[in-house]
Amino acid sequence: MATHTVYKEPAPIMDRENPLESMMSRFNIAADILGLDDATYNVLKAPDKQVIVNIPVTMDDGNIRVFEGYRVIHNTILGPSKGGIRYDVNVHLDEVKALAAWMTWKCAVVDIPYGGAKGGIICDPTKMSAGEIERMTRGYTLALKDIFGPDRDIPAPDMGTGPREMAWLMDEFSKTNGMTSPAVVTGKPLVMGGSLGRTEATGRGVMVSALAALKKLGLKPTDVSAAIQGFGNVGSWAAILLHAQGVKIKGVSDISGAYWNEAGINIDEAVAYKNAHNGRLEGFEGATPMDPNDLLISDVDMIVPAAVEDVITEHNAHKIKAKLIVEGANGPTSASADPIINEKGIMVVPDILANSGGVTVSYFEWVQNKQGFKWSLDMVTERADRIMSDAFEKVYQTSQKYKIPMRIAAYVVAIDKVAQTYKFRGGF
Ligand SMILES: NC(=O)C1=CN([C@@H]2O[C@H](COP(=O)(O)OP(=O)(O)OC[C@H]3O[C@@H](n4cnc5c(N)ncnc54)[C@H](O)[C@@H]3O)[C@@H](O)[C@H]2O)C=CC1
Ligand SMILES: O=C(O)CCC(=O)C(=O)O
Repeated sequence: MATHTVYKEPAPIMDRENPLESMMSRFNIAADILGLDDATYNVLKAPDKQVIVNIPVTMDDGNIRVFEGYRVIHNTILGPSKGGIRYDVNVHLDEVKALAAWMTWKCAVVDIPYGGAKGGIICDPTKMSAGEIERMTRGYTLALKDIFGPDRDIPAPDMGTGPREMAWLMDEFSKTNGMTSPAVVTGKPLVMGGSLGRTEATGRGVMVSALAALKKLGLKPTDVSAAIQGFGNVGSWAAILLHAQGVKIKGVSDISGAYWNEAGINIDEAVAYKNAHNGRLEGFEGATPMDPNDLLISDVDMIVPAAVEDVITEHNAHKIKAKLIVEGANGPTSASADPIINEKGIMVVPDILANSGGVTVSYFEWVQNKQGFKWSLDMVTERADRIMSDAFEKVYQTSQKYKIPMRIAAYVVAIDKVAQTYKFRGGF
């Protein structure tokens, strides 16, 4: 019989800028601009619900490891809560709270009928077998079976998760409830109710909003160079689609390092290399390794942070040379960098707008599951692009009206919609 050592992953210490504080400081500015009443402010400043779960998992060596997982429901006034699940060693409750609130604002910006939520498990999926990840995902789903539901809370992929994990989640939830429930989760494999276009949706939204911003700046995509941080789902699809529009991608990075080619990186080759090398760019010969700290301050017209939070801070913002920042990641810019970026006149397409293409197509997937009818890729793409373009224009016009940066304008649009809904629904 195996000796069972019960090992619990230590909760990480927040030794970086706190994304929750960054979210709150922007929320406060937007709330002041709108003259938000105290009751609505107090309801929105904290999550509706925070659940912490312990997930015991039998590891391949027979030992039992206990993982800590979270699901935070920020707000559901606009509809069932929606938001991804992150598997990462740096998952932190404050981070999940910030990510959940960003989901509320994001869904409101693109005007889809969802509230905001986010989940995460402190773990390193790169050091776990598929079997261990499956048992952990099923344990997380069971622990949250009363939270999740097609009309309650609908998870999706985020960093470290993808269609595979969503399939396990759907299966576990369905078995537990004695009925097949595809609409309980989005980002599923195509064969089991996933939507055409969901895989590339976030990167595509980044491309659509980048093109809209370049137009406002009077720049043609074919005259523009870019650097992209993160080469996972969002970063690699943003690279593929921006490259296809004629943007010269000079720099890309992932957890293994950063890579530069002054003449422009062949993105198809980089993606093929990554796919053949366990999702990493390490060893890619189509570009030269560079210091990852230099990527976002390199000499390009546009930067696309598409990895983690707080990579643009008061320490590097003054060195940014780009005219445009399009935020593929959630929370890549800490609040301390905002005044510096604004002072430099850099245009920012903020996360809650730029990366909202993902949740938009997740919404389409949920609608298709509920309809029991599959949409064509053209239908998905055309509708998602229109939603992204309309949301961009609304945020842009709001920024012009109040003479505020696009980031605060996006919060104003979102909080206004949520606050108006509270006024109609009442209840407090
Ligand atoms: N997947 C989705 O549909 C959506 C994702 N997002 C956000 O986009 C960001 C990226 O998510 P995904 O692409 O889904 O994750 P992913 O797990 O597919 O890829 C993450 C990428 O970032 C790289 N990375 C991690 N730490 C890094 C660092 N310190 N420096 C440079 N690269 C680093 C990884 O090597 C990998 O290439 C996250 O902030 C996520 O919340 C936002 C909206 C939707
Ligand atoms: O696709 C979704 O439902 C949510 C994706 C997500 O977590 C995000 O937009 O940050």
